[in-house]
Amino acid sequence: MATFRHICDSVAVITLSNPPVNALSSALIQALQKALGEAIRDSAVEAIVICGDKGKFCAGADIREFNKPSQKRGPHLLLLTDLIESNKKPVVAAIEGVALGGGLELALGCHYRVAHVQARVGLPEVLLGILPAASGTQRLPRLIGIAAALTLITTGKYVPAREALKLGIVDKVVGENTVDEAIRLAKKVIGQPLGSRQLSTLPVQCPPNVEALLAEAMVKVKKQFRGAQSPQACIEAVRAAVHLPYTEGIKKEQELYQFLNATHEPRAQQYAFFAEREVAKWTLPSGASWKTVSPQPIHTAAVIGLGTMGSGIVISLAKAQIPVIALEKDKKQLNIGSKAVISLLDRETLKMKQLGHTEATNSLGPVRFTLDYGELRDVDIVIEAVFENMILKKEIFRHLSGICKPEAFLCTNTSGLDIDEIASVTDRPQMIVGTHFYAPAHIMKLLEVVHGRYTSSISISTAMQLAKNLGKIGVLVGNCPLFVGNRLMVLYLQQAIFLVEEGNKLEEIDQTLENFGLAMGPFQMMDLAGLDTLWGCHVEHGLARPEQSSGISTHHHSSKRYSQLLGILCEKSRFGQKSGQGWYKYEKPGGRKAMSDPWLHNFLSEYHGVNNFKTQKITQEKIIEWCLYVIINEGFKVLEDGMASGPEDIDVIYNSGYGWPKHTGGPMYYASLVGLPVVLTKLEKYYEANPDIPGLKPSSLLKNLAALGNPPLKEWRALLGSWSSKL
Ligand SMILES: CCC/C=C/C(=O)SCCNC(=O)CCNC(=O)[C@H](O)C(C)(C)COP(=O)([O-])OP(=O)([O-])OC[C@H]1O[C@@H](n2cnc3c(N)ncnc32)[C@H](O)[C@@H]1OP(=O)([O-])[O-]
Repeated sequence: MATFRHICDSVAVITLSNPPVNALSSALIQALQKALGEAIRDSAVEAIVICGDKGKFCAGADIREFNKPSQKRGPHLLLLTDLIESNKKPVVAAIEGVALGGGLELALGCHYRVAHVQARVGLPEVLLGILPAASGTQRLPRLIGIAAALTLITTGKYVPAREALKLGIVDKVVGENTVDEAIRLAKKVIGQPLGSRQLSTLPVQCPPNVEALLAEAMVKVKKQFRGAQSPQACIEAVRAAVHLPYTEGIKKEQELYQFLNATHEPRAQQYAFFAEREVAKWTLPSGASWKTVSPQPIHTAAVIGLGTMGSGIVISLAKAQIPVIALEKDKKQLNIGSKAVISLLDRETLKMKQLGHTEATNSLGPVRFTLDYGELRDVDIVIEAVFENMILKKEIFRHLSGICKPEAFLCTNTSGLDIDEIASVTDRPQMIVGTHFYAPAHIMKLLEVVHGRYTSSISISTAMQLAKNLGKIGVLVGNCPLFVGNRLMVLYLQQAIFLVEEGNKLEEIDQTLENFGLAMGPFQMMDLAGLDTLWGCHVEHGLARPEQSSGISTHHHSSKRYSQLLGILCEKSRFGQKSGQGWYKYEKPGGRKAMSDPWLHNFLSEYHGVNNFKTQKITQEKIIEWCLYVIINEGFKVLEDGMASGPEDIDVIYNSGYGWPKHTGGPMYYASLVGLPVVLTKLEKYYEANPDIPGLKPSSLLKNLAALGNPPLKEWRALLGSWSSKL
């Protein structure tokens, strides 16, 4: 790793070099400081350009060093930005690839910024549980104003170069030769006064309603990042820029940074960041991995079924510029499905145009609609996304076997059906993969890649690569009923329903779990997913019984507790959002705004009386434990069964697919934060009181780990050698 400098006429070019993303490690900051000092002292140098090696300016501070004590982290980037800004020679940042976090702060210290058209800039620190603590919260508002700076700093959003130019973050956008252009600009401005280019000296342009703006931002982040402290600290730091001179603002920025660093949030978020990258590097127990098994190229795809899931998958593929053939079973369905797809495609095109892609229409892969299976003959991959019905799926796969070329991969978008049973009717069981997308499939990041008994490592490699190409996070899971995400989720939802049966208010349960940080409480989530879908799933997987007589709950079977409530609500045509009523009522079928429903409350109190449920009103703390500890416990059971490679996989699934708050790291990381012995003791207590709920029975893996104290999550695998992935 080095920072080297060479002189091009009177301009010194300093190149940041720390592969793969030129992150600002202590060593790099030190080297940069040294090179800058030399350039400033060298009388032959009249201007300086800072750029990044291999087409990447800089992805910010080196996150791997965050766990080092701060005194061991070397010189602070903040001092460096001040050094750059205050020196008399103009400094130009040549931004290629990314300028993120500390990388953008470094560029903001420079007097001018030139960006490549494909570069992206942003301050994503908030997503790592911290704030831009190298002057970003003070310099950016001075450059682009309070409103725009607040948006960038509190969302962590990456802004494409053209938008950055409009906002005033960069001075120029070029199509090629960014460094040459930066050198040209540097030469041009030699000798010109730098006062107006030194951001720390500029006043913050405040709109008259600045306090209202800050208050509005606070309300927004409290809702969007429930329970997380860093977004609120970001707003406080920007408030300091409004009211205090630069140096005082910097003091406040540092104070808030120290405060956040003393919480668990940065560690949890940084764990989540690396976990996402780790799970993408899958490895099978056979030794096969992303390093040894090359994925097959996917040039063309087909999607069968154009319902909500299928349409979203088509859009995902089109966005990745993969030509798609979209197939439906009859004219009527094709007509409905194609309209849905075309309207989504139009929306995506518009979004891309707004982001500055001028040729947006050409940047989506073509979609062709058909009723003819024969057209699927030559595609590289088929993703079936029909109704969740084994008989239907098997029929389709049998048919595909006879039509598709032998090298074609056949995937099923099921949320929990047996992949092996589907594979058994085909001529190529080794090429059958489960690809469990999450709705809406063109937006949600998660893709569970399900490894069946016969699935080959090439098929896995191809599916994991496809996830990457679609901009998704692929997580490899085993072929167990409901796979991993839903296996944990159904137990959690069931726990929430039990609480309602015991006289607790569903609105309170939702609110408590949302305050914990979940994107949506369990009852709102059920309404969104559809109560009929969930009811079918509960019956199919033994969590409820198909028969019910209105109002009378058969709430035990084989000494296991069940709830028939979902089925009873479905009998009353309360299917959730889609029918305009479920656990809540909505303004119309398909409405989104959940409102408390007096009818449901009356019904529940009658139901409670008729069924003689014991009343157990519980505290918010217990709601959290009761509902979330079953997720954790089942997570340990998944690991025990070898259905996920490690706890990180479960956390990534929950963070990216189920709205789990990243500032707690994910359910398994959260368990280690609470302490495994504490989680175990609580589960034991709840199970003793409720032996009819198997989800509360502590897993032996949890017991074994808790017996060792509370070992850090990254040591779990090594400590329990016998537990191994069966993927
Ligand atoms: C002083 C306080 C103020 C400043 C605070 C900050 O700056 S906070 C920082 C604010 N900055 C951010 O939050 C930026 C976070 N990074 C990103 O958003 C993306 O990584 C990307 C857009 C830079 C590249 O996306 P992509 O899909 O092309 O690739 P990819 O994502 O797979 O990453 C490739 C490899 O690079 C690694 N790595 C990446 N960044 C860092 C880092 N900063 N550090 C260390 N490592 C980093 C990553 O782990 C992976 O390593 P592996 O697994 O190969 O060993």
